[in-house]
Amino acid sequence: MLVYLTAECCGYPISIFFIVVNEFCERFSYYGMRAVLVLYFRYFLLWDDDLATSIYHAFVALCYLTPILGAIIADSWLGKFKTIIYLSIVYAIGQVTMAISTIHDITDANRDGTPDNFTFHIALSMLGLILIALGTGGIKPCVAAFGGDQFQEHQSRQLNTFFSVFYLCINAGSLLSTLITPVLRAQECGIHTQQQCYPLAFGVPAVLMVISLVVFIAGSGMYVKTDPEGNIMWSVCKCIGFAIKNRFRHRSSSYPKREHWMDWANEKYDKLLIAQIKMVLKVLFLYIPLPMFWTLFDQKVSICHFSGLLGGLPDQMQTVNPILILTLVPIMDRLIFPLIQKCGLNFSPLKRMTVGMLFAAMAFVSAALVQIEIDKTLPNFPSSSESQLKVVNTYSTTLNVTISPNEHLLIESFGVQLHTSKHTYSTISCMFVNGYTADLNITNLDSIEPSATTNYTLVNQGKRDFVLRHGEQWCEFSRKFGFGASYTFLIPSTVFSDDCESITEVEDMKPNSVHMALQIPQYFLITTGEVMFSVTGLQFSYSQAPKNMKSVLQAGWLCTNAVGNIIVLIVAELGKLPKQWAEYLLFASLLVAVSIIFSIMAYFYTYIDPAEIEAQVRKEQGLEPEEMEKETLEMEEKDEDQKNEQGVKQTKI
Ligand SMILES: N[C@@H](Cc1ccc(O)cc1)C(=O)NCC(=O)O
Repeated sequence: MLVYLTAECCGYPISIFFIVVNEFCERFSYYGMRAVLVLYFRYFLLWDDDLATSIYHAFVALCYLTPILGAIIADSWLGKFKTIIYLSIVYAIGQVTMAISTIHDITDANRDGTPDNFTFHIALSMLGLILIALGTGGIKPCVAAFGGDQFQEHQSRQLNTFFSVFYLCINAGSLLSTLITPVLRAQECGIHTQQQCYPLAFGVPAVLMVISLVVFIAGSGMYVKTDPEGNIMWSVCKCIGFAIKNRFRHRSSSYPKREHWMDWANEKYDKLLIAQIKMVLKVLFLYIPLPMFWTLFDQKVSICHFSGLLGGLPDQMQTVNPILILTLVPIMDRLIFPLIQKCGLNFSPLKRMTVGMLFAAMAFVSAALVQIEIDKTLPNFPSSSESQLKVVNTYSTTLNVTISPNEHLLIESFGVQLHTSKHTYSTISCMFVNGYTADLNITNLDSIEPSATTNYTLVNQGKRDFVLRHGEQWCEFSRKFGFGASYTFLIPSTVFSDDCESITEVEDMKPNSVHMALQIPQYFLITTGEVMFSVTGLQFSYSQAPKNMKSVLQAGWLCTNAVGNIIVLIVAELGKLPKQWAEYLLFASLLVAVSIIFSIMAYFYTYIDPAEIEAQVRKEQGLEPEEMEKETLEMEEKDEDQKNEQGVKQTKI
């Protein structure tokens, strides 16, 4: 048996350092670019909101579909090392193309600060995005699997830690870039005119991608590299196709049953290949319910935007997830999991993933509870069979208003009555009602004619000052506004004589009384779920894959995320439940149901050591002792060459 003793530090292969730094830079590049992408679409290309978000989602979906391509290239053709290098070059070219597409001066011939040829910028940025999607998705299943390949059998503990550190690096990169790139965009730059600095915001991620590639190449001499054993994916497809055909050819009950349907390929295909396909299919079958987790996870971002709870903070909320990951991964790894183990409980990977799903479901229950609280603070909106009428009394005494045939309102002088009735007509509410005898000018608003109203105007939360003017006369007043509130100001004819004192304020909608801290439990729950589910899934996909299909199984794992994203898009198209909290509860219940199904499937799953099974099949095939000896000698020679090439120490035990 051959064992590599690669250069080590604290029990870890040194080559790992290059891989995690590479991942950090790559994720910085990816998330940094993503953080300013929609802003670029909206304010540089001047696309509307719908187009900008559609193209953004299409890009993200493409990034999750390309891992299949990368895995096939790596496992069937180039090997992981070369695939990572070539696709990283494609990725870096994509990032540079994207950065160039954001330089407005390239087509700004009239120097007015806006590009003259939008087609050029759109074409270049779309080309950049396609290259980025190909690169980021393509290398994704290879980098994690290549990292795993650096460890030897006796380093299983370090291998698990590696996947946690790998996840930490992903989130450290995403955290820093999400903080930095929007700040870079806010700078001003340009050759002819100074504009928002998109070239810098996209240029820095491009530089980080180049650094990522350089770091990966720098570690070249230290990696354990395994070459693909021929076009494995093609062999897998042919073998599965033959098994299905053969099974149908022998469907009569006179043929004895075989233990597994893949055994119908025994006549033509190598037992080892069949055993490897069985291992992969078993895991892929287990993955069928998993997209539901990602469906909830990917909606999490919209939870924090609900009902204007956060006002203008969604951008900052993007950093909450990576911050929590950076805190929770070490706590789980160093404290919670060892503690559970000490209690004598077997918290196996599939159990962890099930618990992770339950945490995500709890996050949605928590979101539903908060939503119910928010709903209590909202006014009663008219239903589809009702309309709302607002009557403002600017007359000097109380008025009796009758709405035919028999509905009555009593409105005090300078009072407002909001009235909901079936099948009446609706009126538009207002922000300022001018009861003064002449036109009025109010700061930041158009002038209002007598007895006219303004539209609702959005103002920032906090204390705001208003100045009212008519010719030489003026007065000012201040009011404090709460998030989500809505007010109407009634201006009487005496407004200037009493220095704005007589302005009446009517609260149409109460400010949000639900504190935004109530969102913290949701974020905490969903991120705890992510740590248990996603980090474990990454490790599990590597450990249960046969040696020659590690990238393929990583791609299968990433595919669960892609399907989850697609479900989110379908759900968004299909429409929503009338009550938001009911929708959250529906998703939570679906995930609980899915996690129950998954736990049953997991119960019947037997953990395997792929290397052991492969050795056993070889033995059964009679490769031992002579042929295995021969294979071992061949491997020895190959490894000796590698050792000379890379300075890797090699020992035979
Ligand atoms: N936790 C995610 C990254 C992330 C960052 C910021 C957000 O608002 C949401 C998610 C993660 O680790 N994803 C895995 C990956 O490979 O990117």
